[in-house]
Amino acid sequence: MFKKLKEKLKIFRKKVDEEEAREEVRQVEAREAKPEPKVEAEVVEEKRKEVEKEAKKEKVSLKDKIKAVVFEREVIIDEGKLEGILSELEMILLESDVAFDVVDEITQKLKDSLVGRRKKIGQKLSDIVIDELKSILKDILDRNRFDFDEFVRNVDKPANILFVGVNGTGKTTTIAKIAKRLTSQGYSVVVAAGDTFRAGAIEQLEEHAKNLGVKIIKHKTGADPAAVIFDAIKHAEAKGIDIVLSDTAGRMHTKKNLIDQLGKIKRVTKPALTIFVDESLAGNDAIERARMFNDAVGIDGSILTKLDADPKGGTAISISYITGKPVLFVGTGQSYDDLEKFSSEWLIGRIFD
Ligand SMILES: Nc1nc2c(ncn2[C@@H]2O[C@H](COP(=O)(O)OP(=O)(O)OP(=O)(O)O)[C@@H](O)[C@H]2O)c(=O)[nH]1
Repeated sequence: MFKKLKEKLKIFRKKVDEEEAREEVRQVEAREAKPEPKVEAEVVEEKRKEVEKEAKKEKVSLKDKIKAVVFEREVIIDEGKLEGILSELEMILLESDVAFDVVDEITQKLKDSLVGRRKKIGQKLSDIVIDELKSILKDILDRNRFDFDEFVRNVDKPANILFVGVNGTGKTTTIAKIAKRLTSQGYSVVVAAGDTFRAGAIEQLEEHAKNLGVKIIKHKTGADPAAVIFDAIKHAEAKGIDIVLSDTAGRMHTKKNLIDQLGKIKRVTKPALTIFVDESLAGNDAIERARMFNDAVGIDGSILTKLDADPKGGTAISISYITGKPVLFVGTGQSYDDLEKFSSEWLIGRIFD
């Protein structure tokens, strides 16, 4: 998870530190060779004299003493110095599947906040850049903060949660993971086999339902998915079940008739929450699909699967930015417990630990 992105950020830090160390040595050497111009360094000049006096007394190298003087001063971070650093960071983020618009906002914000900032000599520029990057990421991710547990607690029951997305991204497995999570929190759950299109989809959900001990409502392959989900809601109402988790057939976002069918499912079954599921690995394709599903049918949030198999991880940063809707969970493996609640703290903790 995030392996490549983490490595790249580590190398980035190291490079910034090394360049900074070289720059400081250059400055010290330049100062030794040519004393500070008086106009710029009245205070430094005073200190230098003190230092020279002391150095003579203590036989400490003049170079070290002057270094100490230099270290007590601050430098202003200028645009020139930042330019190379920011373009390197930009590349790292783009290569890690962070969408262009997000990278653009991050680098612009870094520039706005860092250019002109004073830093003590000796304080690492890489620390300053990374701390600021964390705070910008947090700000971006928190724009669409959403607490799924709180939602479930407060929603009118039974609540229908509809899962949509393209084929094979892990939608059905994710429904099973959510069912496990909800039942272990004490909620009652029924699953609706709304993927009536793919051969084997009903059996797949049935298998999960059996493993988890939850009821499944199903019709035959080829049946109207809206009718299946409608029946599941009726069943939940009759039996006092809290949550209906509704599967739908995976469909390409470009297939208008299938997307229109989702519109019908939504109209008939009035989900309290429509969740778009896609795989983190799909990178910018997943972002584009999320945007199109959101435009066409309206989503309330996303779940990203297979983060365990994605060394880049930028999709998790971009998807809520692009859709304006939160990421609720991420899938981190194939077993029922491999589901983690998403938050800015979770993501930042994973990338920068
Ligand atoms: N490594 C990993 N694999 C996952 C994760 N979530 C799902 N999978 C696997 O992805 C594959 C596809 O999952 P499904 O749940 O069948 O996908 P689907 O989206 O329902 O497929 P359609 O019915 O075609 O839409 C399965 O082998 C799952 O075990 C995850 O978080 N990590």
